[in-house]
Amino acid sequence: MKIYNPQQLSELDKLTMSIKGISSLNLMETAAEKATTELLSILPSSTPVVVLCGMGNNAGDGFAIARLLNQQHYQVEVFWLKFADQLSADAQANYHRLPAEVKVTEIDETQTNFELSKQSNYIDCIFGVGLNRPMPKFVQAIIEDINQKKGLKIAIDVPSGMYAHQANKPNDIRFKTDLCLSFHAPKLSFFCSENAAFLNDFKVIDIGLVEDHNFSTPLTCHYITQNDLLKIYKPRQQFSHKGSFGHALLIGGNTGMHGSVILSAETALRSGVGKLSVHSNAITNQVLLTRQPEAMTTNIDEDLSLNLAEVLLKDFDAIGLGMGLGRTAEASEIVSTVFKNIQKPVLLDADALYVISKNEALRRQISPKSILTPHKGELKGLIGDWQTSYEMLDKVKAFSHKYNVIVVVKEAFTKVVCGDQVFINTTGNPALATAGSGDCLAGMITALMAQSYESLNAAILGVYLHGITADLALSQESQESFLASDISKFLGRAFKYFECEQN
Ligand SMILES: NC(=O)C1=CN([C@@H]2O[C@H](COP(=O)(O)OP(=O)(O)OC[C@H]3O[C@@H](n4cnc5c(N)ncnc54)[C@H](OP(=O)(O)O)[C@@H]3O)[C@@H](O)[C@H]2O)[C@@H](O)CC1
Ligand SMILES: Nc1ncnc2c1ncn2[C@@H]1O[C@H](COP(=O)(O)OP(=O)(O)O)[C@@H](O)[C@H]1O
Ligand SMILES: [K+]
Repeated sequence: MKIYNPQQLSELDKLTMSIKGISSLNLMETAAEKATTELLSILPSSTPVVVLCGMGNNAGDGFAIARLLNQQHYQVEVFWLKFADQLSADAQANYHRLPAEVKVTEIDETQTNFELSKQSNYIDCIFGVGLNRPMPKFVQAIIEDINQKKGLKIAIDVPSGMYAHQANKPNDIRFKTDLCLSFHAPKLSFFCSENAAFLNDFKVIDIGLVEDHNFSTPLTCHYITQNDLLKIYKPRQQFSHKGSFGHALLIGGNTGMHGSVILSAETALRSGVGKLSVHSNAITNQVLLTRQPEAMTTNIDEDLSLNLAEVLLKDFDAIGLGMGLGRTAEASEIVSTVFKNIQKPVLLDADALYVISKNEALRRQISPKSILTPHKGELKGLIGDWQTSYEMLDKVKAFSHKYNVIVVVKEAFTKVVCGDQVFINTTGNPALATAGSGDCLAGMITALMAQSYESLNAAILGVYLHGITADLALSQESQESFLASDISKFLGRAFKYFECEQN
């Protein structure tokens, strides 16, 4: 699914109005009706509702919602924050449609002396996607005040104070939102970690906008949905055999980090790879074969670099490199040997990322379309530091272009970056914040690459399934008790999502 910037959304609004022959006021009414339907299921009718309105079209939504909630017998009051001389035309129309029993309290910078009732729920329609500069001080003060209050806080389209598609300053005041009802698509800022304290959850409200359009600025952001993945997912054919699903090699699990590559191996095997070899040391091999006899081993020595070139002569379909590899000279040699001998895309995780972060010459040797899976700490080694998620994304895009690689930025909303294109993953939960879960992801993506998924598709499908395992697990596990090794246990049910939809 696409994520639009405010300009693209406005183009879609206009296109929808011309194709469907409806006015902007009609579109606003649809938006308000759909939002109100959601609100009715969330807001108890026994608690008064304060609708905070501004001066733009977001306020128009607010006036309409106040009217519709009043019709449903809610006790509604409007706080009208008059930060401009004129209401937008559609907001004005909806202001005049307010019934007399909805009290409107007007507030501007000269008259901020007002009382908020002790027990209310709040609907924020002060600013939507139109916020383009810091909010007036009196608006900030009111939002700060309401942020301290109890009561549900619902934002319409975008929490006020949060720019929809650009970075906020760290101390910017933003409406502290329990739920944002966002029209047509989520906004990019919802997925930025610096906004986490201001947005607990969001729900997309379909207001019937058309989808296809040649935008004046290219569309670059998407969030990954199951529907998108159904187009990517390759069901197994009846006459397929293990050779149809590739032979993957995982390299890692050095002394002290034996478990890392074992976790990768387990999830690789459970992600459908035909054959799996693991290049590690003697202790790792022993434990691996006890846990996962399906895996093959390629090394009997303590040193992983000795026979690696020879091992690589075998034509592996995918290679995953770096999990528990260590940060020694030997690790650099291993990465270098892989780059010299392999022209296919490879997956680079953990210590392989550390090695290339220290060596520009090695970075230049990465095969095109390779996948890098850094968490934010590892990412800093690759692109340097950043102030905001937007700056981080710009730097990752530049890195992706420069080295022709796909970068999977692992975080709560993992971002898969391929050139200018950003794909955001929304599956998963904090249960995954546990040692080894990144190793599991590396194994899964390597297995998908071995099964001939193009690199970008393997990365997107991998992060989605990885998150689903943790979402499914919560019916049986708590976020605290979930272990990385549980990921492979839930992979069967995760893949079933796709199998069921295909049939
Ligand atoms: N179009 C449609 O069909 C539909 C639209 N819908 C709704 O419209 C919303 C977008 O409406 P919007 O563009 O009017 O923006 P909104 O955020 O309400 O107001 C911003 C206003 O404030 C101004 N301004 C900006 N920053 C400022 C600041 N710091 N301090 C002071 N002023 C500031 C800015 O004007 P400016 O001064 O920049 O000229 C502008 O006038 C969207 O989020 C959705 O809720 C839905 O009904 C569905 C159908
Ligand atoms: N709060 C969260 N919500 C969703 N996914 C998360 C969350 N925290 C961590 N994850 C996921 O868990 C994985 C952690 O990877 P990583 O930090 O490399 O772990 P490790 O190095 O221990 O293997 C990433 O895929 C990340 O996206
Ligand atoms: K809002």
